[in-house]
Order: sequence, then structure tokens, then C-alpha cells
Amino acid sequence: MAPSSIAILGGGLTGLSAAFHLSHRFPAAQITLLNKDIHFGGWVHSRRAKLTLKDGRETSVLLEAGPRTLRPNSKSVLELINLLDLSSSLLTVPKSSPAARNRFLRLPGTQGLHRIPSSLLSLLTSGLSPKSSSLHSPLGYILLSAVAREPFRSWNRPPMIEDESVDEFLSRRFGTEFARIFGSALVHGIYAADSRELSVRAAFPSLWDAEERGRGSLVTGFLRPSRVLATAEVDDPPYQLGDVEERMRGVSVYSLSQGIGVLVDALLRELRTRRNVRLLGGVSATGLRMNPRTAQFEITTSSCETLRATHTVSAVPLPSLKGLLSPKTPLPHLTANPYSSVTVVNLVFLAPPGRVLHPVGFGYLVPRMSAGHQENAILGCVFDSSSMSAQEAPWSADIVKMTAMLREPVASIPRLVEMLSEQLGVRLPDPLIARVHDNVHCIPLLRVGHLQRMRELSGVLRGEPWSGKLEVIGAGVGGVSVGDCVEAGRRAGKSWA
Ligand SMILES: C=Cc1c2[nH]c(c1C)Cc1[nH]c(c(CCC(=O)O)c1C)Cc1[nH]c(c(C)c1CCC(=O)O)Cc1[nH]c(c(C)c1C=C)C2
Repeated sequence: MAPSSIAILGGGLTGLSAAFHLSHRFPAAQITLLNKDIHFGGWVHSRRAKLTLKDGRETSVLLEAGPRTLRPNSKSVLELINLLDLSSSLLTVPKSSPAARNRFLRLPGTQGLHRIPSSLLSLLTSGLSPKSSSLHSPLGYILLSAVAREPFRSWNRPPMIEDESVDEFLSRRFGTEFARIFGSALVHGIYAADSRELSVRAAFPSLWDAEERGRGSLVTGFLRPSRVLATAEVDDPPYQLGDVEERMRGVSVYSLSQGIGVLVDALLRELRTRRNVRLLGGVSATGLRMNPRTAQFEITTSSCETLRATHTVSAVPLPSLKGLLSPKTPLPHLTANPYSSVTVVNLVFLAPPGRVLHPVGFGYLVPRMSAGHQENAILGCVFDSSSMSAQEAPWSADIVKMTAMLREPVASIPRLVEMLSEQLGVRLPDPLIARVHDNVHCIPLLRVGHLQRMRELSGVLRGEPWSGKLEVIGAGVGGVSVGDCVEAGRRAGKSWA
């Protein structure tokens, strides 16, 4: 039966996207969204900070504490940009630009940053040239020798395994040094977590599939076309993309002129105009049960109300959902994944005349240290002004903005600047602005076996007492990217028609 009332728990991008799509799909249903904070949008946090330049001119810089760039492969986000009329504030970074192509690694014990070859082809072709620096750089050598040997390694996936860690997977195919350096850095740059714990099937399903396509060899698998052409399900409504998809041709990443927060603001503005939507900020759910007599959900709230709904979408972190349930009706696996905490530090510098503070590029990552060495507090650093300088006024050209990502709270700003200077191989001046955001438990680490556990959770939700009327979605279920979250919201309640 179609829902007559829907409760949505959580007002991050997943919950807001669910409200946007469900209110359209079920215009007769009353939708109530509860968000524990007054601020909606979850980890999205875009703010401008004022600044006075040396010549006395006032300006401002955009500082992002959460996601800062989006990738064009998520059609559900492009659809929102089109439907919410945000395309005029799009800022795009072409795939061909140095800001997209140059990603660096910081290898302890070596000088400065090392550029990661942007494609296997460029690595192989540059490796063929006698003048090439790739082979002589520590990264180029590790990468080229691991990739060249991989097709000759036999099929070595242990029999019967359904999943393994990213580190185990890459070690099997490319060797332990490659896995430690590249695998750990990649996982630091997306999950701020340990690649020895992250599920390869949940985080990088294309790697697992390529190994199968290549009958054991990942390199061969990537050279063979994939048989699965589309992931969208047949009965999904087509994405309404307008001309936004066209504008994304050749784009690596994009943002909006006033930051990702604009997407949240536009969603909130639109939802406030919809008569069947009620947004409750600063109100959290304190309990959730299905009343078997009325077949309705009863949700107690921090404002001492009881909200009744025929259907519910939970878009809060899985451990938070666990805390709402009665021990009589538990759900499995809600605490199987730990959450990483990331300290994000926005730094703004005034570049001294003639001094370059960092190479042009996306940023750099720091891999896991080899055994016996202490891990660096810095996971990586984003060079915001390389890719998103258009977020600032044109007369702010000598302003350099970067964002350091740390695995632990920062000891002091001078100490952080010293550490960054050492990694960059450049003496950074004192920052004009330093904003610290301790994002506690912000990214779920999808542990090995995640997909199987989520299948079991779905099975339980289809059975009694939930009968498919409670949907559990969000970063801890379907993936951590903005695209994954918005897509999960778009698909919520698909079986309720
Ligand atoms: C150094 C730490 C981090 C950097 N970004 C994040 C952390 C923890 C968070 C993050 N980055 C990505 C995602 C996925 C979500 C999305 O909406 O796209 C998250 C949660 C994207 C990403 N970042 C890097 C890669 C390879 C990806 C996957 C997609 C893509 O290719 O863009 C690498 C990377 N992250 C950071 C840096 C400095 C860096 C590379 C040099 C910062």
C-alpha cells in the first residue's frame, strides 16, 4: 500500500535527497524529516571568511569543512543541479588541466612531493623514453615494475573467498610495497582509514570485477570491455539532466561558486515550498518502534512528541539507528563498521612575491609508514586554490588556500605549518586564516564482508515486523561519496508504490 505518512530520520544529503524525491513520488503522503542539528546537510559545511589584503582591500575566501568537489559520474547529483537551477554557479575543472592531472604522494625519507602518473599509459610511454624521469623516481619504479609483472602472476585469489581487504587484494596482485604505498594512500584520501580493514568489494567493486574478467589479471581485465554496461535499474525513472550532463563533458571534478553548501541551501529552499514536507531542525529521534496493532511506526523525539508514520527512511549513521531500536526488534550489523574521524584544517596564506607555496595540482596524500615507523598525523592536503580559484575574487590572486586532513586533532597551528612545510619542501609563511574542524566519526569504514552484511540487513527489513516499510540508507550502507548518498535518497521507497 502506498505510504500516507513518511518519517525521514537524518537531514544530511541522503535524508534531504530522500525528502526531495519521495515528496514528488508520493504527493499525498505527509513527510516529516527530523534532523538533530539546526544546521542541515550533515558534513557539508561551506562558509566565507573575511580577509583584508595588504593594500587594504576587503575580500573573502570560501572554506569547506566537508566535501569540496564533486565528480560528474553521479547523475543523481547532476539531476539535482539541473532541477534546483544551480547550473549557472557551476565551476568545473577539466580532466586535461594540471589541477586535475597532478596528484602527488609524499614519501617519507625522500625530498618533496612525487607526482602519481595520471594514467598507466603515460607511465608506460614515459617509461620508454630514455629521458623519462618516471623510472628514476621511486614512485615510477614501484608502479611500473608492479604493473608490468601483474599479468604474469597466476590467478591467486584464495578459493571460496567472497571479499578481502584492499591491502590483501593489491598485495596479491601487485606486491606488498605497491599495496602499502598506493593502496594505503588511496584509502587515506577517501576513507581516512586503514586499507588493511576496508572491503575491496564494497569500496572498489570494479577492481574485483576486473580481476574476474581478466581471469586473475587485473591489468588484462581492465583492457577487456566490461559486459555490465549500466548500473541503473530498469524501472528507475530517467535522470532529468537538462544541459548539465553536456556541460560535464571532459570534466574531472566540479563545485559551485559558493561551495557545496549551495546544494543543501537549494534543497532546503525547495523542500520548504512543498506542502507535504515538514522539516524539523534541532529535533532528533529518541526511539523507533513498529506498533503491530496499528501497523504504524512510532517515533519518539527529543521534543517529547511521538511521531506516527506508515513508512520510515533512516538516513542516520547505523550506530545511531541501533540506539533508537528496542532490544526486542534488533537489526543486524549496525555496529559492524567503525567510523573514521578527520580533523580538517583550512589554511589561507598570502604568497610572498615570487614564491610558489605548492605545485599546481589537486593535492597530495601520505601513505602508511612501513612496519615499525610511527604514522604521520597528516593524511593528505588539498590544494584548493589550484582547482577552485574561481571561488575567490580575481584580485585575491596571491592568496593560497589549502586544506590539511589529519587523523588526529592538531597540536597547534605553527606545528602543523611546520609539518606541511617539511612535506612540501617549502617554507610556508604564517597563515592569514586557520580554521580547525574536528569531524568526529564522519566517514564509515566499510569493513571486509560489508556487502554480505548489508544483504542480511535488507533481508531482515523485508521480514516482520518491518515488512519493507523501514528503509535504512546512507554512507554506512551504500557508499561514502556525495553521489552515493544522493542516489540512495533518490531510490528510497522504490518498493512502496
Ligand atoms: C587526505 C584525506 C582526504 C581527502 N579527501 C577525503 C579525505 C579523507 C575525503 C574524500 N575524498 C573523496 C571522497 C569520495 C567522495 C566523493 O564525493 O567523491 C571522500 C569522502 C574523493 C577522492 N579523493 C581522492 C580520490 C582518488 C578520490 C576518489 C575519486 C576521485 O578520483 O576524485 C584522493 C585525494 N583525497 C584527498 C587528496 C589530497 C587526494 C589526492 C591527492 C583529500
